[in-house]
Amino acid sequence: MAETRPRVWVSQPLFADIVGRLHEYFDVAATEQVTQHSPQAIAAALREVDGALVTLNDPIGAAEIAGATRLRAIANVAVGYNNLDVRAMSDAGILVTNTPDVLTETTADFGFALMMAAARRITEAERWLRDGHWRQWNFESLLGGDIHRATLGILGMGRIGQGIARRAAGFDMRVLYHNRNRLPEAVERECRAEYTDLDGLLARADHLVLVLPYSLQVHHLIDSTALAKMKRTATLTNIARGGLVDEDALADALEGGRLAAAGLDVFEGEPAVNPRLLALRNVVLTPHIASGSLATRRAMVSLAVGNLIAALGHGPHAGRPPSPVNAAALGSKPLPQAGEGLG
Ligand SMILES: NC(=O)C1=CN([C@@H]2O[C@H](COP(=O)(O)OP(=O)(O)OC[C@H]3O[C@@H](n4cnc5c(N)ncnc54)[C@H](OP(=O)(O)O)[C@@H]3O)[C@@H](O)[C@H]2O)C=CC1
Ligand SMILES: O=C(O)C(=O)[C@@H](O)[C@H](O)[C@H](O)CO
Repeated sequence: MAETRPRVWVSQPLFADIVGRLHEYFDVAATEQVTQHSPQAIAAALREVDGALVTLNDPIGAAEIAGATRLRAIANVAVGYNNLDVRAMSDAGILVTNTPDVLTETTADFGFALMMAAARRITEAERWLRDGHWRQWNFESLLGGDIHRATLGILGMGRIGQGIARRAAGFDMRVLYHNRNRLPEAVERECRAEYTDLDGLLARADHLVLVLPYSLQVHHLIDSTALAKMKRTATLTNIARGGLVDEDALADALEGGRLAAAGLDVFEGEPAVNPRLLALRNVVLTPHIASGSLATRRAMVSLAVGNLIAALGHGPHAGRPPSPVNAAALGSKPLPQAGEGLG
């Protein structure tokens, strides 16, 4: 009897030449247009497959996997995985993978650029010029805050946060950071970074950058109370997740002159953007593109495809996907070799 091949679902169009590697091992159901799948559509797709390649646009929780009896692996094409209920997946014996490291430097580049754009009012100045206001040069117009020798505050000093800190050395910045756990001294030295508690970070930063993972525990971590602790001349840059910031409180602070400027790549209800932020001059808004260089997005998809192949027991890393998220939770359940199931 012919052996049936495992089936996988690819939730969004993702570099067909890279995703094409899946065909060697699996029957592939690939989504051809960018799609906001309904929860019912996600559940229906997952019911039919052994593995899935998904993105941040695909929220998957206990309800979506409830009927997915053959599902063994979900490869997220992102380092952040707050779109997935990892505990529910672990309980169901489903391996989750993500795409760390390959996007670190590109995302750090962008975080630094967004911080600079906010502080130096670059997009506001461009709009002003394009709108025909540059009739006479005004010595006092569009003045911003300095980056060089300013104090950079990094909330979430992991892979990307450390990348931003390394860039700050070139601008002779003082770097403060806060994590739940202090970093080893050698890493602090390499990043020329000083540990502080959260209140100290808020109070002392001239430019605060958020690069920590989102979870319910840090929902609206940056609220009106936190913003009130910041300098009036400070900027806030968020390249992590929108839910970390209370956007109405941020709009209040920016409108009221209690914060100089903000740079936002992520939004709580994205792709919808709070209309109060859209109306403000002193905020730079970008559509979640911090990892978006061509080379890095291709590397993310390649890593995710490799993860999925390995998680389903094939390829050179069979049973050992390069970047598992919940391998420890699945500890007692060995990953399959080709032709086996996980459970
Ligand atoms: N805009 C975009 O396109 C992109 C956004 N991202 C976002 O950036 C995030 C970070 O990525 P990456 O640097 O690779 O992740 P890492 O896991 O390497 O770093 C996260 C850091 O955040 C710290 N952290 C976690 N929770 C808290 C907390 N409650 N308070 C303070 N610090 C905390 C961690 O330290 P500790 O555990 O000690 O607290 C760790 O140092 C991703 O989760 C993703 O959401 C990533 C790539 C692109
Ligand atoms: O990796 C992350 O956590 C990101 O937020 C980004 O790299 C997105 O994945 C990217 O925008 C594609 O969804």
